Amino acid sequence: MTGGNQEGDQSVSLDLLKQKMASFAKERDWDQFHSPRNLLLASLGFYMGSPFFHLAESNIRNCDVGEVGELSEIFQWKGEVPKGLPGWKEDEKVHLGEELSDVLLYLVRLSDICGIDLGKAALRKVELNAIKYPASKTNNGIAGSC
Ligand SMILES: Nc1ccn([C@H]2C[C@H](O)[C@@H](COP(=O)(O)OP(=O)(O)OP(=O)(O)O)O2)c(=O)n1
Repeated sequence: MTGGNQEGDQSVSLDLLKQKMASFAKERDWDQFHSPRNLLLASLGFYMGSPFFHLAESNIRNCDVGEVGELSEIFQWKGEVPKGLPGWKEDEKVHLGEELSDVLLYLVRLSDICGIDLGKAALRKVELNAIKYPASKTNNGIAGSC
């Protein structure tokens, strides 16, 4: 595959997602709703009567659960889930991909609206994590412990 970062390519950049979300909002005149607070509530939830309305399935409804809540619902009551999700139906995996994407897309949009370069910030954080938790000093099998 050639060209890089178009639909169907193997890798998708945060920048492409940022541009797509910006176009999506602009085409619908939804920039007015994409404030930092609204985007945070849309991703995390904690609806408390915010004036954040959006169109969905031809209805106007409140933003309530939040995408992280919707993501959590998929795992709710399942107990520990083995890596690779053995036994999950294909449509369950597709649904999981959709909810993960909603969380990512709102974070990308929130970062953009706040003027944060999410890719650079995340890369810097990975480096900070490595300094905070040196591999040489980490106890085997105990996550987050040095
Ligand atoms: N004001 C809005 C509304 C939606 N979206 C985009 C970002 C998310 O990727 C997706 C969220 O849409 P819904 O709120 O309809 O959530 P779901 O797709 O999860 O639908 P449902 O909650 O019915 O399962 O659409 C957006 O950018 N701005």
